[in-house]
Order: sequence, then C-alpha cells, then structure tokens
Amino acid sequence: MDAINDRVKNYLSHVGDELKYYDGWTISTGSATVAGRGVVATRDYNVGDVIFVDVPLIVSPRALGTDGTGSPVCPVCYSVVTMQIGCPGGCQWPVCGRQCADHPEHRDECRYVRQLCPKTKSDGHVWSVGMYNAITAVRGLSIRDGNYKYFLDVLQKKLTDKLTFEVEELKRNISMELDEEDEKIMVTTCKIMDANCFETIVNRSNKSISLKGLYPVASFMNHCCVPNTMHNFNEKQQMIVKASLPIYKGQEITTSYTFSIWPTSLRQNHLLMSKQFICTCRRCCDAEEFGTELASLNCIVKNCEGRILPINPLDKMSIWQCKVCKKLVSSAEMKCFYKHVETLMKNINLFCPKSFEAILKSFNIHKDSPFVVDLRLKFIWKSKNHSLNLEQLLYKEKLCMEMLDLIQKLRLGQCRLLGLISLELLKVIIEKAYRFRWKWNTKTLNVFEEQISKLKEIYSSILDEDANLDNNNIQ
Ligand SMILES: C[S@@+](CC[C@H](N)C(=O)[O-])C[C@H]1O[C@@H](n2cnc3c(N)ncnc32)[C@H](O)[C@@H]1O
Repeated sequence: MDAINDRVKNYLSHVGDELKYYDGWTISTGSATVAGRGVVATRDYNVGDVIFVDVPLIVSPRALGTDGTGSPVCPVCYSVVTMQIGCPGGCQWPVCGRQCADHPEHRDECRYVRQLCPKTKSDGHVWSVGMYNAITAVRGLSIRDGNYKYFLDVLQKKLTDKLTFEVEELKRNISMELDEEDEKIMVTTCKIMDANCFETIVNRSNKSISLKGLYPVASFMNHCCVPNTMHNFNEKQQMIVKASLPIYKGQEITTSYTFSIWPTSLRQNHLLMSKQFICTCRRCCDAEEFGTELASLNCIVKNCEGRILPINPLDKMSIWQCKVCKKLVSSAEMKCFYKHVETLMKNINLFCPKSFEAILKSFNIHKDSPFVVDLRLKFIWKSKNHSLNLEQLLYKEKLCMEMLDLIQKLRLGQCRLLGLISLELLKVIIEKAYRFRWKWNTKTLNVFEEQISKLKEIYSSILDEDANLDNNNIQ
C-alpha cells in the first residue's frame, strides 16, 4: 500500500496546487472497514475541514443514446452543442470552433482519432454520435504514459465480460484497425471509469453540464449511506473533499455513490446496478432508517394507520409487515405498490400544492414515501420564486424545512444537500421579506435577518469552493 500512497501523492504534488491537504489520510487495506482498500484518516478532522483536493486523471462527456438522445457538449470547453458541424481538425467530435480545436489538450487526441480515419458521412462535416461516444475510450489512452500508467494496474475495474460500449462505438466508426495494445488500454480505462468515476458538474451559460471524472484518491474511497464527507468541484474540475461529520484518527473516510435521500430499496438497487455490490452499512440494516421510515408505504388495510416496512431490508425478496396491524405483504406486492405510487407521482401537477397534498391524502401516501421526496425536491429546484404565488411560495418554504428536518434525521451532517436546500430556503425568505416589506416592524425584520444570516452561514460553509453554484440572486 505504501507504493500506492507514494504514487498518488506524487501525482497530486505534480499536478495539484493544494499540497497542504495531502497529509492526514492514507490509502490502506488493513484499516478499511468497508471493503477492500479504502482511505483512512491518520488524524482527526472537524466538520468542514478540507481532507484532500483531488485532480482528475480523465474528464469526459457522458455518452449519448445510440439514436443521439442526450445532451452533447463540446469535448473541450463542455459548452452545449447547438450545431451539426464537427471539429475542423477532422476527429468528428462536436468541437465548437477553431479555438477549442486548437486547444493543446485536444490536439493530440484529435490527431490520434484522425489517423484512425473516422467513417465520414455523406456531407463530410457533421459530427458523429458514434465517435462522440468513444471520447472516454480515446481519453483513456492519456493515462498510459509514465507516472499515470501505474493507475491502470492498481485502480479497481468493473468486473464484466461484456464488450466495452465506448470501445465498440469507436471500432464501428473508424475505417482503420485499432492497435491491439491501444484497444487493451482503452478497455481497461473504460472499466476503471465504470467502477470509480464521479459525476463532475460544470456550469456553462447558466446550465449545469454533467461530466464523468476519474479521481485517483476518491477512487479508493468506499461507499457508505451515511458518508462522513461531501465534495464540491472548483473551476478546474478538481474535487474538494471535506468532512461532513467529525472524523477520528483511524476511521475510514467514506463517500456516497448514490442518493442519500433515497430509501434503502432504491439505494441498494442503484448500487447493485451501477457498482455491483450490496451495502450493509448501519442505515441499510435498519428497516426504519433512523426513524425516518423512508422506504415505507402506508398500510393498505382499511382504517389502519400503520406503515409497511421490510422485515429484512437487505433482502430484495423480503416480506414486508405493517408495524401496527402486523399484516404481511410479499415483495412482489410491494413492488406493485411502489410502481403505483411512481405512476401517480409522474402525473402529479407539482406546482399546485393543494392538488399535490390532496392526492397524497386520498391515496394514503405519506410525505417521505419513495418518489414523493423526489417530487418535493423537483419543486424546490425548478420553481422560480418571483413567479410563484404566495401559496406556492409558502409551500416551498415548508418543503425546504421538511427536507432540512429529513437530512438531520438521516444524520447526514454538513452534506451538500443541506447546503443546497439552505440556499433555496434563504432565497424563499428573501422573496417573502420583499413581498411583505410594507408590513414588517423592527422586531419581525430582526427575526428575518437572523434567519437569513444563519442560512447564509450554513450554505456558504458547505458550498464556498463550488465553482458552479448559482447564487447570483442573493443580496
Ligand atoms: C471506487 S472503488 C472503492 C475502492 C475499492 N474498495 C478498492 O479496493 O479499490 C468501488 C468499489 O469498492 C467496493 N465497495 C465500495 N464501497 C463498498 C461497500 N460499502 N460495500 C461493499 N463494497 C464496497 C465495490 O467493489 C465498489 O465497486
């Protein structure tokens, strides 16, 4: 493990600019309590302390559907692609202009792709979806050189015998044969990306663009559904990892690979499909998820006020039981209920609080049920405060408070979601104060100011380094 630590820290000290953050943790097998190798603290950290600043080995756009569905971005500056025209350099990627085509980081990959002779379409100048989907594979070649090659050997790879989509897309869309060694490296890096990559967000023209990033230290961080870290990305797509809970010397430093606000069944499913493992953390083992009963649905027995929860939350086939009337429900029936709630939630009018609440009530669905939390979040993210009527604005305030309460009950500490919801609540309160400005007296204004400064403190301590945050409309 010493060799891994030396290589990782050597890499960071060459490419990173935050050397002071490379003490205080170690990549280790022995003390990783979660799985395989992990990152372990060698000193105590307080909430909010930066633990490390990780520098990506590869960043690439997300693949599109083979029919072109998705949001293509320029692979150099990551701004949204609006034209059909491909790279003037001839790689058939949707590079947005001469400046990006000539960018030093693009020149070599463009030359490499060009010599593979991309199959041109009849008009010769459009970019191609197949070649776009091969970007990750081609970028994989950039870590075969010198110091970086080591990571190809040591990073975990997704275990699969299936063909690698990105490499197959490349082979289908070029006229030349791929060099055997290049192909091997591309397949390996794509498998490494699948096992280890993080979502990296960049903001372009007020749009959040989701990219994939491979980070050497974060690649060794194991998952926990109550992680003790959170992370932001700066403008160089470096990952700033901070303690979201107190971390003690010797404790494993963990992250979340899924959505911490989802109930266990959905998190487990997501982890199994995307990372092929079953999490057994203390939250996953607790059917009530620290008293939040996030996975539960209200009991189907008439007049029973209980909730149905799985008897063994780690077993997909577990029987569920009502806590009050003890009615047993099979996993197949529960899947049907879940589907039913999902369909209902899809057809709900988010922006009409009364009908939203009425549907929850008439179908006996509680507010933290699966999919309802997603909808509440959608309302919070999508609604523009100035265009909400008063009823909607107050509803948004209530939803924000409920989410803050849920985050606290789930023991997620100073997590990113806490920062984002605090920021939204702050904006709602500012809007509310503005609308009622003629009514306030000194006392009520003081209450507002206190609320505002508390929320500002929370969100800024969590999100300060985030380069992509939209906090423009805060005075
Ligand atoms: C990003 S890697 C983490 C580092 C990895 N433990 C290693 O030795 O390289 C992700 C992989 O670690 C394992 N892993 C991470 N968290 C886990 C957990 N909570 N339970 C079981 N396996 C986990 C899974 O195999 C997963 O695909």
